[in-house]
Amino acid sequence: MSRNDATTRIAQVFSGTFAHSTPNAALEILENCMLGVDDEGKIAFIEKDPDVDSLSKIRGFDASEIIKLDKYEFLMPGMVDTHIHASQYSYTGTALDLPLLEWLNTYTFPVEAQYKDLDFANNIYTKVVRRTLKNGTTTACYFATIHTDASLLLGELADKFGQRALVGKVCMDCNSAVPHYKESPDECKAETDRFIIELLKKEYSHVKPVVTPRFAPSCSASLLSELGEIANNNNLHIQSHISENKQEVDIVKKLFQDCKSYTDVYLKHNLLTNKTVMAHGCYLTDEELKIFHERGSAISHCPNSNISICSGILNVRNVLNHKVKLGLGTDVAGGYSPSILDAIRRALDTSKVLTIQDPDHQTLTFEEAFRLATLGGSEALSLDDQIGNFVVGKDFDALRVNVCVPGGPIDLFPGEGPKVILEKFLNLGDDRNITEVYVAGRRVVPFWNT
Ligand SMILES: Nc1nc2[nH]cnc2c(=O)[nH]1
Ligand SMILES: [Zn+2]
Repeated sequence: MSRNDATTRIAQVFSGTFAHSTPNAALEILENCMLGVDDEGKIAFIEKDPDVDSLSKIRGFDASEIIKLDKYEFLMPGMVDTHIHASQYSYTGTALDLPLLEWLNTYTFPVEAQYKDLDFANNIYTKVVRRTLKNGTTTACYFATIHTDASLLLGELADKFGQRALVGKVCMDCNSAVPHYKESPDECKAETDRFIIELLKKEYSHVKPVVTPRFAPSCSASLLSELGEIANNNNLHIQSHISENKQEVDIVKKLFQDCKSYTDVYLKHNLLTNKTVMAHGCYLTDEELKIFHERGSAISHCPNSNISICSGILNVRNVLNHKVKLGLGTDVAGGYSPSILDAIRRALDTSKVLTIQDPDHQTLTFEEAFRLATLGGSEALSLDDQIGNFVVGKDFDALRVNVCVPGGPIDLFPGEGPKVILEKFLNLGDDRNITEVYVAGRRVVPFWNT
């Protein structure tokens, strides 16, 4: 496999074991493999059992510069967090004692209101970008707050630290519980336009805007329509929440009586496109899942959050059977962990709970959870033409994993091969095992300035 483009120079070559997913295989392990990255950060070739001398001549690289992974190391694709509230990072790991709507009114809205203050925003946004990168999130789909300048700052920080990101200025014109945290419909439209124009003007290579109605209960019908129009006119991504909690679903039924379902609310306002990702979806009916499939819209499964604030249990198997695009999300701070490794574990736990309730339920495998965290996430964000797995021509977004770091959380025993090593990393590993992180060929972890 190689990129047939003689003009690009090979910038880096790795040799060793690579683990990734394909549409046909949840897990493919490539041993004794060599992967070349060109000077544009794209995967230039992947060769199994290569003849190093001839490959280095053909591809024009120096064999002495090959980065050789050792026996307990492997490369895997960078992980994709399809739903994370950067603005809620300060209270991650706390405030998990209330259900969604009270949780929003008591903890979330008062904190988010503070992002008018750019120094406050800078501190937290710097920390969340660094923390997630260190934990292997090469792509994050962020909710910020209603504040345009702080949301632009989040984009600037993602670019500075080299994280691939979709950044959403939150839109909401209804908030009776915390009335100072909302915008008028006109202000919201004008500020959304300004946010999109300003962010696109920066021409960041890997940071783009995403149109972000908070969720149906926070938005008037006319605002939802405006946002649908903005997204469609500019071919932008869209993100929101759907059917996370039963009380929320009941409220939406009352607020939007002319709509057949929660899904129909977004459909009617042109917010379900093939660049839409909706968080949660715990209470979506099969009929609604069919609409997601037809529209090419995606769901972000946020199992830590769903359990932590007692929202519900998403039946991932049913979503996959409906061929709806699906990725994993941390949903910080409804979810208490900023790590997608945690999301993998919670997704497996959630699936096992469903199996306990119904032994005929087909439990998610660790390989499938691995795919959701990587290729699935890239599909959910409609970025699978650029990232998600090791395919020639895609950007090199990757993690270098070492399961035997000194003082690390994993013990290995004789005879354990690459599949067991990956499984141990997914279940037991943490950021100590993620020794390097690459986004579009650039090494972004370890950080250059620490
Ligand atoms: N988990 C979660 N659900 C929401 N629904 C609307 N806003 C939010 C939020 O901030 N977090
Ligand atoms: Zn959320």
